[in-house]
Amino acid sequence: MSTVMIDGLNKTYRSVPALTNIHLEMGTGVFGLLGPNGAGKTTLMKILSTILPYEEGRVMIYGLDLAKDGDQVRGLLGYLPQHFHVPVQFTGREFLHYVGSMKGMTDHLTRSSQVERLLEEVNLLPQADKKIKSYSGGMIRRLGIAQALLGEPRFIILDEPTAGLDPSERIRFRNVIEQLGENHTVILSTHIISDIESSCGKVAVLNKGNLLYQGTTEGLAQKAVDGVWEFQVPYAEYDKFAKELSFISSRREMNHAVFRVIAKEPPHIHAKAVQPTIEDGYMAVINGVSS
Ligand SMILES: Nc1ncnc2c1ncn2[C@@H]1O[C@H](COP(=O)(O)OP(=O)(O)OP(=O)(O)O)[C@@H](O)[C@H]1O
Repeated sequence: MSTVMIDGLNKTYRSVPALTNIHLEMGTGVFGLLGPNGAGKTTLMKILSTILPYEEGRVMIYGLDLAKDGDQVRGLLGYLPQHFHVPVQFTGREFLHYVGSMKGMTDHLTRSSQVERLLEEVNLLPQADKKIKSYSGGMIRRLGIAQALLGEPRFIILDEPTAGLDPSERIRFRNVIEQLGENHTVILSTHIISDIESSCGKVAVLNKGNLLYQGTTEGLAQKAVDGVWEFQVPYAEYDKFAKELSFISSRREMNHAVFRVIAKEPPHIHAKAVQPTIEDGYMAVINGVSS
């Protein structure tokens, strides 16, 4: 069942298009939003979180019309913005109480029980009474999730939640997001394809304000099914090939460079066809060479 429906959405900044005729449907679970810089991801998330107006289109969130029922929609929302600023003199616990009060949770007992549960869920209980200025980037992001979840929202918007996290923080964070997806609608924008791979059932790809793909992660990988190839050359020849080729990735293996290329025909005499990944599908869609 769809919980969020976007129909013919258009947004411009001083007549420059940022989103063009977007049609999207989401349901319970984690929905990934992928796209290069300037694709329109943050613009879409700001619109969904009611902080940015739009010119055209219809957006329905849990049966409420965003254009008419903004106040009610806000009551369903939890939002972690891309740039999450926190008052660093607060402790984590104080900050969550402050946000809870701002969200209208005036009853201290109810607010306290949610704050304590969320601190535990995002694994911040041991540091809850430490000042935020002593927190790592990952801890601040986890606090960001906790503040987004205060008030038990049904629709959670996370703008690049794993940006700047180290690998162990990222894994911990993914676990929190996966659990949320069991009974919430979560939309998550990222540049990091492995976040999508592990957390998201469905995904959309935006580029220059246009929606290029929406569907399953497996379906995205299949967009590169026409040809993903790998071949190796002596490492000394890396620069020559790197200049000539349009490749998805390259890696060093001993004295060789291994190139990964999307092409209909084998790009090199020793090229071997390989199984497409989500990243291959994403690159094929963005570069307009998808099948
Ligand atoms: N306040 C603004 N005024 C004018 N143009 C804007 C504004 N905010 C965004 N834009 C433009 O709208 C387009 C979409 O930007 P947006 O920030 O939504 O992209 P994004 O996919 O979130 O990018 P990133 O991954 O870099 O955060 C870009 O061309 C951007 O320059």
